Parts: sequence; C-alpha cells; structure tokens
Amino acid sequence: MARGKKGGRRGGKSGGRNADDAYRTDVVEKIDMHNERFEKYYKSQGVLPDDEWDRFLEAMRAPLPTTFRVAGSRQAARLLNDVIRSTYVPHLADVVFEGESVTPPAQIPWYPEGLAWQFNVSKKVLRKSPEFKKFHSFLVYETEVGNISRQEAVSMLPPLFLEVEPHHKVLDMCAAPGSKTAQLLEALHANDTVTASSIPSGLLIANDSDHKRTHLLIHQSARLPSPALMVTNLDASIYPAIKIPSEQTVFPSGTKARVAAKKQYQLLFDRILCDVPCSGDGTMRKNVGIWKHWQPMDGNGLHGLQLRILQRAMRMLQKDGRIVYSTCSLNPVENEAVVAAALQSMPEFELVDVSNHLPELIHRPGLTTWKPTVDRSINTDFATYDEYLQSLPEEKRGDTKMLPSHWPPSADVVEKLNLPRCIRIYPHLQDTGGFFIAVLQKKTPNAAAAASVKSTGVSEGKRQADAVESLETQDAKRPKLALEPEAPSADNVIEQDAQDDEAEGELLDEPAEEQPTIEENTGEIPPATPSITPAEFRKKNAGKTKNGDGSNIHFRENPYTFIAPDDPLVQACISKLNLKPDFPASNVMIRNTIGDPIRSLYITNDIVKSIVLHNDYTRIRLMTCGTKVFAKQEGAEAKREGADTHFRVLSEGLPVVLPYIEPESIVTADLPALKILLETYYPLCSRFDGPFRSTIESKSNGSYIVRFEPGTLGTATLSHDLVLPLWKSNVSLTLMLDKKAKSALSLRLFGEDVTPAARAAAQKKQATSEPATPAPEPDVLVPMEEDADEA
Ligand SMILES: C[S@@+](CC[C@H](N)C(=O)[O-])C[C@H]1O[C@@H](n2cnc3c(N)ncnc32)[C@H](O)[C@@H]1O
Repeated sequence: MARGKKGGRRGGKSGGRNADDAYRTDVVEKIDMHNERFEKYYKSQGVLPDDEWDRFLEAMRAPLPTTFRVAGSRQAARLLNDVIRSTYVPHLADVVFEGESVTPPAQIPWYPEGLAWQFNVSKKVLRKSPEFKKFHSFLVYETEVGNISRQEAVSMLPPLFLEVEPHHKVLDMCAAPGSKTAQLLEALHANDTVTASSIPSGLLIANDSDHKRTHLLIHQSARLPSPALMVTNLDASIYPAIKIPSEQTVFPSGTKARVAAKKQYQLLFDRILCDVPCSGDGTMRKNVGIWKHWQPMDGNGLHGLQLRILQRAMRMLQKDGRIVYSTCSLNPVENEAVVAAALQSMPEFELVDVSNHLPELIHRPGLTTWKPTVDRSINTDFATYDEYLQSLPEEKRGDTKMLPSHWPPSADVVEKLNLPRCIRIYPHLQDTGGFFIAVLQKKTPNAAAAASVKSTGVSEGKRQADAVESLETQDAKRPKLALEPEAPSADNVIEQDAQDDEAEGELLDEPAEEQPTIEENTGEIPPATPSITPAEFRKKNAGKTKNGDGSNIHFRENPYTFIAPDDPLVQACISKLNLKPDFPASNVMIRNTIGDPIRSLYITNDIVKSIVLHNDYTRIRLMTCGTKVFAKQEGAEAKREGADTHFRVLSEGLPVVLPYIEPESIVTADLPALKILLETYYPLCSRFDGPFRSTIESKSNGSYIVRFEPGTLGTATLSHDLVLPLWKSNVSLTLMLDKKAKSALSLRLFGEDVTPAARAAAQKKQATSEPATPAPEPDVLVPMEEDADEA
C-alpha cells in the first residue's frame, strides 16, 4: 500500500468480529470481498482477457500464501537455506492435521538460488501442529536477527531487475519500511563471506519522505550493517543534487584550472529504484480492507507525484544506469501512464526488454491503452484529455485535477514507447499479489539524439547549451508534469556547470575556501577535509544548536564528524582491539550532540565519507550513515583503566572489522564452549576445557573475538565457522550478543532455546501455572514492522 495508514483503508468491523480479525485474510469472508467500482473499472481497462476474469477475481479473494526470503550475505544465506531444505522441509513433508495433509513450504520458482519460499497454512496449523510450530519458532527467531525477511513474493522482484553490483551507486527513492532496501544492500555486499563483510566501493542511499518510516528503514537495514549505507528523509520528487568532488568528469577544453579546482559535482546514480507510493490494490489479498474502500480517484491523485518521482530519478541517472519503476497497483494510470509520460518528457530514455530476465516468472505485458475515469462512478467515456476538457463548462476547466498524462498517448507515440516491455503480475498467474514493473535506461547516444530531435525539434547540443543550471537551482526545481521536453539530463548539467562557473559566480552554498580542491582530474576522490579531534569538535560547536549550524531547525539528527586517525580514541581502539595497520582509521566517525561523551564509533566507506564531508547533512536530511563498529565498554573495570580507552567490537560491526583484527585477538573454541556461553550470562573461565580455557586465561581483560570451528555436539552440528565478540573479565567471559540473537543461534544449532532468558520465561509461565514453552512466541507468524504495506 501507499503508506503506513494502519487501519486507514483496511475496512472496519464486519459481522461481529473484533477489529483485529477484520484484517486477517484467514477470517475475512469472501462475501466481503466485492467492490463494483473495482470490477467495472478494471473490466473497462481490458487488463485481462474475458476468460481469465473469474480466475483473477477468485485469486484476489484467496488468502495470500506466506512468503519469506533467506536474507543476509549470499554465502550465509545459502547455508541457512540448506538448513531449511534439508532439516525443516523433510519434517514438514508428511504433516497431517485434523485428518488433512498439509502442503510443506516450497521454493518460489523464479527467485535466484531458491532463496525464497512460500507456504499456505492456517494460523491454527502453525500453532497446533508440532512440526509447523517448531518451524514457526525457527522463522520468528531468524527473522528477529535478520537472517530471514518476511516479504511478499512480488515485492522481491524490483531489486532483482535492478541488478545491483558492489561498485554501483544506488538510490532507493521511496524505501520505507525497507524490504527492498535490504535486498539492494545484500547485492551491494555480494562479496561478503559467511563471517566477514566486504567494504563495497559503491553506495546505497535509502530515502523516504516520511520521517517516522525512516526509522523502520533504519531498523530494517541494521540487519545487514553496511559502511556503504546512507538514509535520508526527503521528498523524492525534489531530491536535491548531492555534491561530490568529481571523479571522472572530463572538463571541457579551455576550462580554467581555477574553475575546475573549486567545482563540486552532482552525484549521479548507477541504479535507482522508484518503488513509488501507490493505491496498493495489488495487495488486496493481504489488505482485505481495500476491497471496501477502493475507488479509482486514489490512483488518479497519485499519478502526478509518481511521475515527478520517476522524472527526478531520470535526471539523477548515470549514462549507463538503470531505473526500476514499480508499484503494487494494477491501475494503468499509476503504471503505464506514468512511464509513458516520463518517456515522452525525456526521449533519451527507453524501456528495457526484461521479459526473459527471470525465466520462471509468469507475467503479462504492459498495456498500450487505457481509459482513465474522471470521477468515482467510473466514467471512462472520454477518449482524450481534450475531449474531457471540452465537456466541462469553461469556468470549471481550470479546476480539474485530471492531467493530459492520465490518458494514453496517441497510437503512433505509444508504438514507439514499447509499453508492452513493462511487466504486469496478476494474482492468478503464480498465486501472488498484483504488481507492476518497468525498467528504464538511457538510449545509446546516437539513438537518443535522434529521438530527441525528432520528438522535440531541439538538438541535444542546443539542449545542453540551455542547461545552464546550478546545483541549487536543481534542488529547488520540481520536475514538470506537462509533456514538454524536460530540460537537461543531470549529467549534462554537470559538464555544463564547469563552463558556467565563472559567468554565474559561486554555484556552491558553502564559502569557496572551505571547499576541498580537485588538484588534477585524477579520477580519485580528494583527501577528506582535515578531521578533528573530539575536543576540537566540542570547541568548534560550543554554543551552537543541537543541529550544528541550525540551518534546519526541524531536523533533529546528530551531526556526523570524522575523527582524525591519530586521535587517541582511534589509536586506543587500534591498540586494544589489536587492529591491523590497514584498518581504515580515517573513515571512523562519531555522532554526537555537543559535549556528550563519546560512546560509539562508526565506520563508513570512502564515498559515504566524501558525501558527508561535502554536503550539509541537514540539507540532505541525513538520518544515519555507515555502521556502528565499536562501543565504549561501561562498568567499573573499564573505568579503572581509563574510560576513553576501553572500546569493544560490536556484534553488528564485527563482520566489517573482522578482516582487520590481528590473529592474536581471535581465540578458537568448539561447540561445547558455545553451549556454555549461551546457557550462562557470565560463565567462569574455569568452566571451559582444553586449549580454549588456557588461551583465554592467559589473556588480559578486554574485547576478543571467538571463532567456533565446525563440529558436532550430540545432534547439533555447526557446519561453518562462526565468529562472535567476547568480553573477558577477571574470572569470567561474556558472549557479546543480545538476547534475541542468542536465542536464534541456540534454536538453530541445538533445536531448543538454552539461554537464561528462555529459562526465566519458562519459569515465569510455570509459576503462573501455564504450560511452559521454550521461548516467548509472538502472536503473528513472523513479525514485520509494516506487514500491511511492504509490497
Ligand atoms: C510502496 S512504499 C515503499 C515500500 C518500500 N520500497 C519497501 O520495499 O519496503 C512507498 C513509500 O513511499 C513513501 N513516500 C510517499 N511519498 C513520498 C515522496 N514524495 N518521496 C519519498 N517517499 C515518499 C512512503 O512513505 C512509503 O514509505
């Protein structure tokens, strides 16, 4: 659905059920799933042949199968997928419940490597069948720790069509709650191993205009911590130009060195996902309330914003880049109409034929014609916008909210746009929700120039010459809705900017002397502006508002400060945690309000650092970036030794830091040791055996890494290295994982939750004379922040 309107459109009570039940697909009756307007509208669009109509409606009314994706780095995902395939599925193969056999989970045929699954069992089976109950617990805990993502099948598609690689600069324009962002991050981290994260050279900016929902996004993406991630909170339709020192820009001959030196350039993206807000009628199988409230003016109203977002994306795309535009709506006004209008406004773009990209995916081509309705009663009588306008009294014509782009272009234009290259997914085709996808790219230069002149009468050269536009002007500019040609593509603007700099005066809002200079066009990002020590930071910012320069009083996030690699804090981490010389110490950052003691250190990759250093973080409304790697170890012991020097590696940051930790700080242990560490909060060193005990006893107190080697213990098998952070105190050890992660690990390895938290929960239940269960079980199958609208 378009937004997190919880309860907004989901219908009310029905037939005496309680309000919660009204939203459950397994209890809402089919009798409630009718909407005359819906049927009339879609019939008149000719979305499907007549003989498929009943099957389509039947599928729309059937409960949506539960689907999930094995998430995380590719190697780790493969291992977990093997556990599902070889351990859980065989146990679920012959389940009979109340006399009926239950179909086990099956892999979604089109998802690469079989990493996505679906099953369709009632909540009763999940709760009462012992086999499914166990599977349910497994799913819940693996979801909690981010190894499994509960996601609608069709919602998994857009990132697959985007084909992200680790070096790509990616923008996810409407990203919350973040299920697709997680997939994009995984693709960026394709080179991660089971235990160690790569530091991709690329970048993912995940954006959403809804401030609250960006927190969901941050939470969701924290499951795959990445130094390459940034989260912003902006209106995607007017997404500002992000400034970055030029890497590859070839300056036009004659550009004065002084001009080139002080210029910064707009970051262009290799991949952009526009998963735009939409009316969401493709999610009706899940959000059954939409049946009651559906009406076509929702789609009409969203069309303009959807188009502006797509046009903004087109202006921010690299030459060889790719855009995926997607909605979970079946309405052509939100789909083909948007794509057609965008393509006409920028003729240098084309639709990509991706019909064979996922051979097992059954889909239908995009529509070449459609009939917008001009009112709620499904009045589709007007063949063109002009016809509609003529039908209105003259004085009312200015008031209409209908736009020319709601209507299909003329037949000859439609033919050139290749709209059948769009992908439509209908629920009856593969038992999914409904969905729409279009993949756009820039044409090869010659084709683009020809298309441009033909369609607009304006040559590309003239267009570039007209493209005198500063980054600030771009920020303010809202892409046009009308179908006249969009002015410059963003990359043209960039090349033009260097020439215009002298004539236009300063193009940048920061004073020139604060800008890093580009010495030569070497293709490298110039060194960062000098980092500062925390003490200098406090001094510099003393007396300022919480928001740094106070330029955006409504934006209340903490500032971002890179600290100098020779800062005592960084040096303390390097020496205490035994980090190798190649640890990227100059990419360590703190987030802090003025004067606060520093508790956490973050790390980013080079490009994220460069963006942070060259942009006002309040202007780009930067919610977070990079990943937290070290935290100050609190407690008396740490204080005794000097609080500023006692940092530990965080479990979420460990995969990033692991490649930089010297082998002496990594101790080796086995499965029995892991079981002790899971069963007890602070086991004494004397409880362990063998080389692990002697090694750990010989170590001084502090942060270590423990590597558990593959092995068996009873029926438990550890099939690959497992690396976790450990804290050694005088006589005891602590596994530095949170409770949920410990429970998930225990369930996965030992088939039961052996943690103290689970024992306490069981005792509490016993005390209240309820039957004890190994761990608290959520009410829903797999908790999902925004289950209602993640598609
Ligand atoms: C369909 S949802 C996105 C789902 C998301 N891509 C996912 O996979 O989890 C659309 C999102 O667009 C956001 N949104 C609405 N208007 C926006 C705008 N003008 N700019 C950016 N985001 C917007 C909404 O807050 C909502 O989170």
